[in-house]
Amino acid sequence: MAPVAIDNQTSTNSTHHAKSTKGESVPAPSAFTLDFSQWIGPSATESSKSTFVHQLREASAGLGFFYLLNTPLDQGNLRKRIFDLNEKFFALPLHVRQRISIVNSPHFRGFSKFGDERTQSMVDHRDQIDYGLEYAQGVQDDSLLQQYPFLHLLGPNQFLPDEVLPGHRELVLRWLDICQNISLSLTEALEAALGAPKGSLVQFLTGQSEDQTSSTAHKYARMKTIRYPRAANIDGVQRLQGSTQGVGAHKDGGWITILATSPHRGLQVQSYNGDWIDVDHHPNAMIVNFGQQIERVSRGAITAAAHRVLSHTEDSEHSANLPSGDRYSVAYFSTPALNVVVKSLPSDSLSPEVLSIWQKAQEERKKAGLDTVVTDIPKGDLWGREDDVFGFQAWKGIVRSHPNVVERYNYTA
Ligand SMILES: O=C(O)CCC(=O)C(=O)O
Ligand SMILES: [Fe+2]
Repeated sequence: MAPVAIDNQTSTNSTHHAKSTKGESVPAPSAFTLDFSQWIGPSATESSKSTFVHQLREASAGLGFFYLLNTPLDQGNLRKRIFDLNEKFFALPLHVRQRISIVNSPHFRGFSKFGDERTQSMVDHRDQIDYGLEYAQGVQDDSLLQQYPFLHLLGPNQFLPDEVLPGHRELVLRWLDICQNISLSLTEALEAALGAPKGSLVQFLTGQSEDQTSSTAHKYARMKTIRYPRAANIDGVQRLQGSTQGVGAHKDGGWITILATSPHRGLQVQSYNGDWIDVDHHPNAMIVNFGQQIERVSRGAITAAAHRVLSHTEDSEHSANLPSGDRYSVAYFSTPALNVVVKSLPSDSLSPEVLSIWQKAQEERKKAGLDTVVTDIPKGDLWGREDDVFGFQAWKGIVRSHPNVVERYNYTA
C-alpha cells in the first residue's frame, strides 16, 4: 500500500460544532477489551503478543478507550483496598481532609475541596486528592524555577498518617509504581503497533531523549483518587443548579491514562460523530485511554479520547437501577518526562497496518458525511511548540485546573 501521510490537521481537526451533513445517526465504534497477559508475563508467546499488538492498533484508532484485563492491579485485593481507602478518606471530617489540602503544596499535590476545580472554566462537581511521582524534595534552585516554572511540579506528595488513614502512603505509592510499569510496557506495545523503532516512544517517558532544562531526566506522572458525590450540598458547597459536570469534556493532557472506577455510571467518551457514549465500569479490567502527547507524536494515528464524567444527584433519571452512593475512581496519568521535547514520529515511518486502519476510519467518517472528527475539545489543546519541552504543557494544564494554588504561591499562569 502506498504510504499516506497522516497529518495532524486532518486527523484530529477540531470541528467544535460540526454535524453530520446527512443528519442521520452514525453507529459508534465500540470499546475493545485487551488481555495484558497476552503481551507480558509467563503465558505471553510470540503469537499472543502479535494478537495484542494488532488489537491495540485497532483500539487506538477507534474511541481511544479500551479495557485491559489481567494487569497486576487486578491481582490480589489491591483494587479493593484502594477503593476502601478512597471511601474512608472522604468519610473523614473536612478539617481532617484539609490537613493535606492542595493549597499546602507548592507542587499541586493534595486534597481539593468540592467545587475548587475547573474544566473549560466550568466548575467540576467532584473532590479528590492529587498525587504525582514521589520526589523527596522539590527543586531548590530559584533561577532554574524561574526559567522553568513547571519544575515546581516535582516534589513530595501529601499523605495522612497511618493512625488516621491506614496504608495511605503505602497503597498510593504502590499503585503509582505498578501503573508506571504498565504504562512503560504498553508504550513498548505501541511502538510495535505503530511500527516505530524500539525505544522511540519509551524515551519520552524515561526522559532520556533531548534535554533542555538540565542533564537530569525529570520523570513525571500524576494520579488522582476521586469522589463524585451525589448530595446537593457537600462540605457546605452547593451544587450548581442544573449542572451535571463531574469533570467537563477534555482530553487527558499526557500520555496514557489507567483508570479504575466504582460500579457507578458517569464516564462517557465522545465518538467521532459527536455522540457521547457510556464507558461502563468493568469489575476486573482497567479502563485505558490515550492522552494528547501520544496523539501528537503519532500524528493523530492514535486518538486521544475526548471524555467527561457526569455527576448525578440521587434523584436524577441516570441513578435509576444503579448502586446507591457516591461514585469513586482512581486515575493514573503517565506523562512524558518534563524535560523532553515530544517530537512527532516522521509520517513515513508509520506502519502500513496503521495507515490502513486510519484510512478505514476516514472512509467511515466520509460515509457518515463527516469530513473531520466532531469534538468538543479545541484541537491541539495541550500541544506545545515543536521545540518546547513537555513541562510547559504540563504546567499550562495544571495551573488552569487549580487557580487557588496558583494564587497561594504567586505563580504566573
Ligand atoms: O473519574 C473518572 O472516571 C475519569 C476522570 C478523568 O477523566 C480525569 O480526571 O481526567
Ligand atoms: Fe480524563
